Amino acid sequence: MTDQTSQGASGHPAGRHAAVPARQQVASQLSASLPVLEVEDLPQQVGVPVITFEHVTKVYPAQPKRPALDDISLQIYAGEFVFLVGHSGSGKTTMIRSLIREVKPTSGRIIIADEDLGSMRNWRVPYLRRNIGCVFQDFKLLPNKTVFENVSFALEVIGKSRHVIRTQVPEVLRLVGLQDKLDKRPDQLSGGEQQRVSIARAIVNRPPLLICDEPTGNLDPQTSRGIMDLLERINRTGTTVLVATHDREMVDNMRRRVIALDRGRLMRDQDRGVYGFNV
Ligand SMILES: Nc1ncnc2c1ncn2[C@@H]1O[C@H](COP(=O)(O)OP(=O)(O)OP(=O)(O)O)[C@@H](O)[C@H]1O
Repeated sequence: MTDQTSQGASGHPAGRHAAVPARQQVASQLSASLPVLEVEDLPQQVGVPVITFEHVTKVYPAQPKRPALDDISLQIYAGEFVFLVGHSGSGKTTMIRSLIREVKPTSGRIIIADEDLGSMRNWRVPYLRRNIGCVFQDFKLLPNKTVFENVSFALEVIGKSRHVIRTQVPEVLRLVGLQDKLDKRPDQLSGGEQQRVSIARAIVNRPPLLICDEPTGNLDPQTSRGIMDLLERINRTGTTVLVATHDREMVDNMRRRVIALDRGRLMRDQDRGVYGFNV
């Protein structure tokens, strides 16, 4: 059941303008170079949503009596930073995979920027995925390629010219603070550095939407804060960011919109929300 008790008529919680607790500042020259929009408040939830779920249910054949997603309806607008939280098995990864059409809903509709994924022709799916940057817990880097090659590969496979690659790859690696590691292979990098490579790869084509599944799951708390700081700064450039996470401290500190799932159901949707589960 969606928690409507804290929501105003606009769908915002009563505490929308509550003071935001001071966040621990993390030295982060890497993201300081990103252009930052002057956004004083949460993005306006107006215009065409970037993501719309309309009564989405997903039942995997292996678990016919237990929907992974159960009648989910929600909208995410351009420029929002949204946390997706919930216990293990609550449906977060299924929701994220359904956004790139790796998973098709059993019923209901998913619309990305005006396009219904249900009626999208298969040949259009790669174009959908070009517009959605993806970051995963396990980085998914190519082990035998250098940092530069891991990022440039993402542009090569979509046919970008060598000129574009030579311009955009160093720029994005500077953005994530890895300009001195271009020639390193993943096994020569720390976990946090590897995750920054995967973020660079996800945003090098400047997608309007960035989705991250447990991006800090393998990282220590301080490195995690650096990664979240980077994601927040990417968000301030106008990119919509959706982060599935178990990281309670991060969610509680950042006070962004929180969508909470429980056994596939939408339990809570709250601006400036908290993690909110007891375990
Ligand atoms: N390919 C699959 N086939 C069958 N059942 C699946 C499949 N993928 C997920 N499930 C089931 O769907 C439910 C939701 O799983 P999902 O991975 O989306 O949850 P999650 O919230 O991402 O969990 P975690 O936090 O552990 O990653 C679980 O009951 C899971 O066992």
